[in-house]
Amino acid sequence: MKPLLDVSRLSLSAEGRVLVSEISFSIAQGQRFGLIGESGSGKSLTAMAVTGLLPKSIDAHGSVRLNGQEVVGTSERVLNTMRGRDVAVVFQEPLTALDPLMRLGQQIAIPLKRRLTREGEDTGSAALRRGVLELLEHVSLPQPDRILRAFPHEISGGQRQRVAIALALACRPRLLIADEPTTALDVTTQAEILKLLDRLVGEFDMSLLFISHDLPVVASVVSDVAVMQHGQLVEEGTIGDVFGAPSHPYTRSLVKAAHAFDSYFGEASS
Ligand SMILES: Nc1ncnc2c1ncn2[C@@H]1O[C@H](COP(=O)(O)OP(=O)(O)OP(=O)(O)O)[C@@H](O)[C@H]1O
Repeated sequence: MKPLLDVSRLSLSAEGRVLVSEISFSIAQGQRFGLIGESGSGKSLTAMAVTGLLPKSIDAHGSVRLNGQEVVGTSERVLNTMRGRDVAVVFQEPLTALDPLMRLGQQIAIPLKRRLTREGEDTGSAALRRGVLELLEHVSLPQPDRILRAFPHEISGGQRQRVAIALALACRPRLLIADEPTTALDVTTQAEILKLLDRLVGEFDMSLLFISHDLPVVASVVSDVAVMQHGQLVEEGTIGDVFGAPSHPYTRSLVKAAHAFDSYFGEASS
């Protein structure tokens, strides 16, 4: 079976500076794949290349095929039909995805209406309201009636990330990209959002590209992982293989740091 996402020898550069160098990986339908690496290693640029959202200043070479369609060099018109249907993104900072001046219910209704139109379903105001409330329930937001009418600044950071996830889900994408979705949140909220993503990816039968610099976080959600350093993909495999027997020095240092953290807290709590 063809993979849902096939990234092949993708290179990204700006003003002659290579930022991502000939990386290749693929994600099958339903697979959960993690991209891990230090800050500046090229993870977010890779995600942008997958969605066709690269800034104009970045040159892309190689191939990104999403659901059989080439993304690199493709027109904005084609990319627009793919966004939402094939791929949606949850960003680190939920406010990037939210309009500060629009009620949350109205914001979620926009991608929902687009999908219902695509699927030939009812897009009347009662159907939209029902659909928005359902999405808010899917992401386990309390008092969905209140959230519907609230503005982004009237709810907490964790709740905003749940709304951003509802926005992505409204599109029913085949591939969900989560780019450091918990980094801006406190530890307890982080764990809740990870659990939520884990549940929803299964429930909606999506593939997941999960981006993080945090090894334990990645290991808790995905089955396979690729490690990036300085724009290159240095190691790839199942979570068990890569973190159980890391072969690249950078991966070894990540695993060592995670173990040191564990044993510090193990000793501190004993
Ligand atoms: N628009 C741009 N123009 C030029 N260089 C850029 C641009 N966007 C990012 N870069 C550079 O590309 C490199 C990779 O950036 P990227 O944001 O993909 O890293 P990252 O691994 O996602 O890091 P972080 O975890 O901090 O988000 C960095 O050196 C960054 O400074």
